Amino acid sequence: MKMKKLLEHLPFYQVTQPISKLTVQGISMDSRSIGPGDLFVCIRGIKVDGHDYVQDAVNNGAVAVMCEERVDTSVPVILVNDTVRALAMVASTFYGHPSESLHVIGVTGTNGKTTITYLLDEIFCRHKKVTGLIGTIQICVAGKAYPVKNTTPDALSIQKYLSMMKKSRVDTAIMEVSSHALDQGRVYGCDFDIAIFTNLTRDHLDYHHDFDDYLRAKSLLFAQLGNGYNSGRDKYAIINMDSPVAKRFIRSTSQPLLTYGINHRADIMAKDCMLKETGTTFTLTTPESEVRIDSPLMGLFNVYNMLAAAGAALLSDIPLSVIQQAFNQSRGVRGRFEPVREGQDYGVVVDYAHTPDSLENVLKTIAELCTGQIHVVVGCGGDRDRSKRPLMAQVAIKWADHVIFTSDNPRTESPKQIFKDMTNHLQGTYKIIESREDAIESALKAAYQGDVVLIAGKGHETYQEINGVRHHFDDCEIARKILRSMKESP
Ligand SMILES: CC(=O)N[C@H]1[C@@H](OP(=O)(O)OP(=O)(O)OC[C@H]2O[C@@H](n3ccc(=O)[nH]c3=O)[C@H](O)[C@@H]2O)O[C@H](CO)[C@@H](O)[C@@H]1O[C@H](C)C(=O)N[C@@H](C)C(=O)N[C@H](CCC(=O)O)C(=O)O
Ligand SMILES: Nc1ncnc2c1ncn2[C@@H]1O[C@H](COP(=O)(O)OP(=O)(O)OP(=O)(O)O)[C@@H](O)[C@H]1O
Ligand SMILES: N[C@H](CCC[C@H](N)C(=O)O)C(=O)O
Ligand SMILES: [Mg+2]
Repeated sequence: MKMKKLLEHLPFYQVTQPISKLTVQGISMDSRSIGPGDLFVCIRGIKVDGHDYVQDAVNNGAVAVMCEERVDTSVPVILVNDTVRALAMVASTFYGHPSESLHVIGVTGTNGKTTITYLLDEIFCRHKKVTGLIGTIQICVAGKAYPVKNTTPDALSIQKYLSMMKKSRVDTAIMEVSSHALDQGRVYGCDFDIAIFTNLTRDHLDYHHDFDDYLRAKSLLFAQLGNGYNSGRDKYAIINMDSPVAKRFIRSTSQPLLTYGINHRADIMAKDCMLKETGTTFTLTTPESEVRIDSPLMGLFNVYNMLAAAGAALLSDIPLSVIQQAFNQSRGVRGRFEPVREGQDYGVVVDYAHTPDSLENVLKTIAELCTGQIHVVVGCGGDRDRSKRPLMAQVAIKWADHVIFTSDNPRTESPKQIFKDMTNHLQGTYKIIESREDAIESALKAAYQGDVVLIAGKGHETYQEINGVRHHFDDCEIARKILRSMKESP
């Protein structure tokens, strides 16, 4: 692509050498993966500053550099005020602004993003739409899956996958949008049609300065709604009115709203919610009509997820009857309240709860149904928010009768330090078993008929990350193996 064309949507930039004849083959923000003929964009990261890698990039074939400050180099330099935003814009231009021609739904909030995106996928597929999905578990383009490193990839990868979706005749792209992604401008080049806010509770305060900064990052999705090149299309913000910070999100957007909730008046509401051992029932009401939902998804938190998904589907002209069928026959999401059944006479649930709020929601749901005692196996991730550790431990003690603290991706931290953070000033009885497999075995062996064992924190993950190395580890697989061997030699 001609460099001039690549830069056409940038409001302001300066160049150090003429670029009218310059053509670029690709764009990269990493000097280590630059290809011959690429534009290198310098990003100031958390660990290092991309401006320090200009020479490496040029040595590896970069034909131009985009940066925020003048750098001494032989190739043309494009100076911009903010390389993060500029990168998102040139990435969108390079891939032909794919988000303009797709119906794009973005979901943000502390908990529920993955679940809502999967519910939306089930609804749209049932309505014979071709979907694309970007999120924690995987990226999916018209049914073909790709592995992921982050919940929301970097700006270049996002635009690349959106363009693959466009080529694969995807109608609707459904994307989880993390607070890191919003803060780092990864989705700045996406023209969202619908933005959903789930909830905001404590997480990621290692990265964001405080709760307000975390909120500010999340609200950027709503602030950017309607600012795309294709802003002629209707845009909507879908807001959970039961969240204590709903008003802050409403104030952050200029676009029309659709609200949902259970306790506060909203456009889409759930009434008469009832939890059963096999799922949840409720009446879903819209301004026009109502339907009874009888879904296999467990818990009130999943009712919120269904309301949010219903709102986005209705705004996308999907009939309520299709939404009802999708909810009633939902397959659920891997590692989200996933039962493990090997013929044992007690319940075993694997769930991705890794925040105080999600852990409490899941344990509360179990407490409503469990006729025996509750066992929980849980840990806290290393190199992540330390402030959530004592809170998660308190939640475990509050709701469970038997608590085992164990490892959950210690990463570069010492598991002992993580346990110390979790249990400092903690009142109550608990065990610490560092090996997650041993912890799961101990909990399963201690359970009796009618009890429930919750294995929390890793959900769909298939690894345990220790000192930068990912060892294969799958909670469901391990629980099954132990349950089978207990059956063989009771
Ligand atoms: C904390 C965080 O978000 N870090 C992200 C960030 O890394 P960073 O700022 O440390 O980057 P850096 O290493 O300082 O490098 C700065 C720049 O210099 C470049 N560089 C660096 C070295 C070199 O030799 N040459 C070079 O050009 C880098 O490519 C980069 O452009 O920018 C990188 C490039 O986009 C991301 O890969 C990286 O995500 C890391 C892997 C990560 O773990 N992120 C997690 C915390 C995350 O984003 N999580 C969210 C939320 C999860 C959820 O709760 O749902 C997610 O969306 O996944
Ligand atoms: N609406 C909700 N409110 C509170 N907790 C929820 C909600 N939905 C799901 N959860 C809990 O949070 C966990 C994570 O759910 P999910 O994966 O859908 O969220 P997420 O926002 O995608 O999380 P992540 O940021 O880690 O990707 C679930 O396993 C469940 O315990
Ligand atoms: N997206 C989240 C996932 C946390 C999952 C938990 N198993 C952990 O490793 O802390 C994060 O990277 O903070
Ligand atoms: Mg997710």
